[in-house]
Amino acid sequence: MTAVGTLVLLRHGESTWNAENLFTGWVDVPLSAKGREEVRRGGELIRDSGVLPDVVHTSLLRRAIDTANIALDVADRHWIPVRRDWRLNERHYGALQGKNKKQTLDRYGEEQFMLWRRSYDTPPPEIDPSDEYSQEDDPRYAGLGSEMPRTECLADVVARLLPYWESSIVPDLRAGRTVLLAAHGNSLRALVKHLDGVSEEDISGLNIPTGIPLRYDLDSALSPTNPGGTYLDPEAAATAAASVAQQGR
Ligand SMILES: O=C(O)[C@@H](CO)OP(=O)(O)O
Repeated sequence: MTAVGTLVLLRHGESTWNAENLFTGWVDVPLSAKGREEVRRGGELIRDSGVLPDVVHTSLLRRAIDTANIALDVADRHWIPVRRDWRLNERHYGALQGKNKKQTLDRYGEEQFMLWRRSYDTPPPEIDPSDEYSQEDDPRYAGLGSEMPRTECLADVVARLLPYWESSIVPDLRAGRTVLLAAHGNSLRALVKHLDGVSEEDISGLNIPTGIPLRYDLDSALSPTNPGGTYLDPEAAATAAASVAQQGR
């Protein structure tokens, strides 16, 4: 079947907390200098591949927003319409937000650490609303009411992301637009699970590198004609995904 829609997934560049090896989740940290450089390169890859976005969707977090702005500026597509939604946010990491990954691994052991980090349905403990890294009183989430998470597992992310996929991104694809989706390691893992029909077991082994565009060509049933997608720089993506898998060690 020929492709009817093109989707470009872009995980934000390295953030300051990625660099410090801290669980981040909904904490709104900026890109590091290295992260800004990564997404400039991501913009060059988009420009040089000729897959030019017509519309961009981002989370409400500055590392994704800045990533989209920088990459689109480099690709000379800074003028396209933008939509933002909390449903594209990183997974809420609960009480682990702000904690060091290595110290967490050392304290709780490999099995518990990986259960929290990569199992499909085991969320970390809930964050206390008075915790310095809670988003409970953040005005950008004021309208969420009972949907405001205090922790999430990947299954929770799939459940809150898919309504936005269906209501906002699919219509853009069906209208023939090339869509750039600038988001996060775990919200993109949730979408890749859906697109490629990855099992709950296998998704734990999938890691998405920062700043490297991942292109999906979708048929009329929105199934990828290139299963697994195509990284615009496959060699760099393989090396970087392996290093994401090693975080905490
Ligand atoms: O800390 C986080 O929010 C995420 C992404 O950086 O980390 P992990 O890859 O461990 O799920």
